[in-house]
Amino acid sequence: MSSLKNCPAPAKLNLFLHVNGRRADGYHLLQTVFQMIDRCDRLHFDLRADHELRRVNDIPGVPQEQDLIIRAARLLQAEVLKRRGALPPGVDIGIEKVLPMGGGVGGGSSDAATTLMALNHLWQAGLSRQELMDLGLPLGADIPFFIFGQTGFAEGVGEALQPVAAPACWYVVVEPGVAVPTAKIFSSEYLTRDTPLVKITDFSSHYGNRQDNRGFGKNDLQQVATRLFPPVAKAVEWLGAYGDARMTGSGACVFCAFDSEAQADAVLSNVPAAWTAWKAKALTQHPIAEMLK
Ligand SMILES: C[C@@](CO)(OP(=O)(O)O)[C@H](O)COP(=O)(O)OP(=O)(O)OC[C@H]1O[C@@H](n2ccc(N)nc2=O)[C@H](O)[C@@H]1O
Ligand SMILES: Nc1ncnc2c1ncn2[C@@H]1O[C@H](COP(=O)(O)OP(=O)(O)O)[C@@H](O)[C@H]1O
Repeated sequence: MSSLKNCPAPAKLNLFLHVNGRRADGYHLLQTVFQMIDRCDRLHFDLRADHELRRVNDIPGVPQEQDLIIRAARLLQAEVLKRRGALPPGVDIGIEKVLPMGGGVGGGSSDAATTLMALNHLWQAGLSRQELMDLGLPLGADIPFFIFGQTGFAEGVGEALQPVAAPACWYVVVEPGVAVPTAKIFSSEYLTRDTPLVKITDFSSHYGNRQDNRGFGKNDLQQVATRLFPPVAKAVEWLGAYGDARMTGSGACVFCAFDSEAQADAVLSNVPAAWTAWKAKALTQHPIAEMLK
């Protein structure tokens, strides 16, 4: 096999996100549930005759050397060199960017995770799922989750993952039109860092008995983001008229769950023209799994 086309890199939503403390190195300890949804970037991989790793199209504002796709590919290339004593073939990587950058839907991390899984397959590198998760973690805390590949309850900085059940629903996601820098939210004096730890069973039993769209827990980063970025507050207020609207990750995107696609469509038809908004279905498995069997 010399190429893999149309590899999906799905978005994630943080159904809740609690900040429970801070590590000695300044990183924050979290509890969150990661949910994949069927809105995706698309990546294309073509093996080359040499050993170069190239991104074959531009992403505005992201130079090739900083792109998480290229950085992930380099990490795996170095690992293969270490294990085999020889470099794997180079790769041309094409990316169709759909997911908003700095939106809290994990686009960059998901692109990196898809790159690690696709190249592990193309290069027949033989790394286990856990080895790929460990390799990706230093590049971004959301990367292990995408490789984990199913709805996950995460602890630590996001690397300690357990599978959980979550509702099969539709989400409406509003992009408030601002990019929120994650570091700015975590370093804010307004951030609370002392939410008590919850048990995984609290979350599972909540959704097992779900009667409506009201979610479990809260997003502790939301109070900071809405204070610093008023468009995020506006989106929470607007979508909140239809259910339990909340921000994902460090923002800026705001989402709300609906039981049916028709309900999501009805809400979308009312979205103010100035905003970008879309619907997406909850996924139980990473969509690349089928391609790599
Ligand atoms: C908040 C979450 C929730 O899923 O996702 P996003 O909203 O970015 O998608 C993640 O924890 C984002 O983790 P990650 O992707 O590694 O964050 P980065 O952008 O690399 O972090 C930028 C900076 O934020 C701070 N940071 C990040 C994560 C964390 N658990 N504690 C922190 O204090 C650190 O100062 C770090 O240098
Ligand atoms: N392939 C990539 N796609 C998107 N962003 C990338 C990529 N590689 C590096 N980045 C950088 O990572 C930052 C955060 O991107 P992203 O993961 O999309 O947002 P978030 O972490 O808020 O979900 C971007 O602003 C960009 O500078």
